[in-house]
Amino acid sequence: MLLGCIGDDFTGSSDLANTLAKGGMRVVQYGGVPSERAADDVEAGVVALKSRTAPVAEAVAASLAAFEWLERQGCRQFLFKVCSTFDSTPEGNIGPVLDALMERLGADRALVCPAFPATGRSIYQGHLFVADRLLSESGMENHPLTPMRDPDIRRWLRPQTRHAVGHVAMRDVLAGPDAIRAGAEREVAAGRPVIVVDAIRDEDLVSIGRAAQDLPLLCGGSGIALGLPANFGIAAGAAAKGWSGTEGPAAILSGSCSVMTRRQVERHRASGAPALEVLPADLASGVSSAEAAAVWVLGRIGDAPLVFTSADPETVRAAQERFGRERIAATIEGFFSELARRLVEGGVRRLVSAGGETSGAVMEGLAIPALDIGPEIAPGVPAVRAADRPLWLALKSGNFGDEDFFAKAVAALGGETP
Ligand SMILES: Nc1ncnc2c1ncn2[C@@H]1O[C@H](COP(=O)(O)OP(=O)(O)OP(=O)(O)O)[C@@H](O)[C@H]1O
Ligand SMILES: O=C(O)[C@@H](O)C(=O)CO
Repeated sequence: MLLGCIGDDFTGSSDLANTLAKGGMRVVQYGGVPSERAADDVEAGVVALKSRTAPVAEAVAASLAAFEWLERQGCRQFLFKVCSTFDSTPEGNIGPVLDALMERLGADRALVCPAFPATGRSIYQGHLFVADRLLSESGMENHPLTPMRDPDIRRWLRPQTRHAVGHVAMRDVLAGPDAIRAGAEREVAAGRPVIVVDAIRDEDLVSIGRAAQDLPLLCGGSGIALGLPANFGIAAGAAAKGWSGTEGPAAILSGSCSVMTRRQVERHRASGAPALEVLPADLASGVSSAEAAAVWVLGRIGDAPLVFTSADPETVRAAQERFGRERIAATIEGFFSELARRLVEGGVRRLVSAGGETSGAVMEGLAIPALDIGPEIAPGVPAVRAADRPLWLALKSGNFGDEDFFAKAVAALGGETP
């Protein structure tokens, strides 16, 4: 294995795996830290964790365990995959995990760049934009678990890390890999080893990747991986062979409350497909349950039924005030986890899941050890296939895909070319 990746959630991990596979690498996404060795032909391993919103100490411990396994597989370069909207809180978990990885590697620097231009995420002068809005005005300020209220990534990172935060600005990035390397050197010399790097185009990310050829540690969205396969002498298009879909029963689960997911839910309902809204209060009181929702889905299985808790910010806030943020998240994720298990036991073969935490709950519920990576359905979302059973999945990050993503994903898992 050449490149070792640690993903802080499951959809983000498949986003990264997609980029590396498109870059020609043979990639496997692991559901948590594997207990066995990787197959010899794997070039990039992505260990997917559910650590983005875990307590700091748990996130650090899980990330170090992933790191140690990847190091044992022979990796010498490591990528910590975080969200392209830098989802985190003043406590973590990006900074604490980076600190721990730097210490374990003895790394004197880490480049940090969440930019993902294909989905509108760019960084300019240290500020993160989603399309033409600052991060803090993009809808992410209302995120249920990690509300992002400051678009300055340097300032956001500062309280999370025990290192000083540096910056390589666009002027150096435009000047190419040598200037990026020199900019990073300057920041390290000035005592600022956690270095945010600007990027607004794919070309910028490729330059950052080239500049990072000899660095042990990178941190970012999937964009930061764009230039990495070439560093290992791997050319785009070499991998992703032998993919086929299934026409088996399909279902869609959505716990994401992101702006785009809510539009996708609306579109799917408007198309006439069956849709079941599950209210957190009903889960808490026992009026709704995974068992009942599974019966509902399996009774409509030919029509790609959708089960969702996705709700607008006001509704989410009210539910959190009533039940508590952690408790409600745990209730909803427990629901999706059990529902996924029941659906697959009931014969579902194509499963689309919207939301990182939701997808993590689904994957943990199914205990899938590894995923093979198939074709891209939308930027950042590949079709994937469970390595150990006949099950095809799409794990969609909250804001990814266009409005008819659900129908597209079901078709793509059915083998249609996306
Ligand atoms: N109706 C609701 N009321 C309160 N909280 C909810 C509701 N529906 C979902 N949630 C919570 O919102 C969170 C959504 O997170 P999730 O990561 O699944 O989606 P996302 O943040 O949009 O996706 P991503 O992380 O990929 O951007 C979950 O923790 C879920 O429990
Ligand atoms: O980087 C992104 O935006 C996604 O891969 C993700 O991690 C969202 O959960």
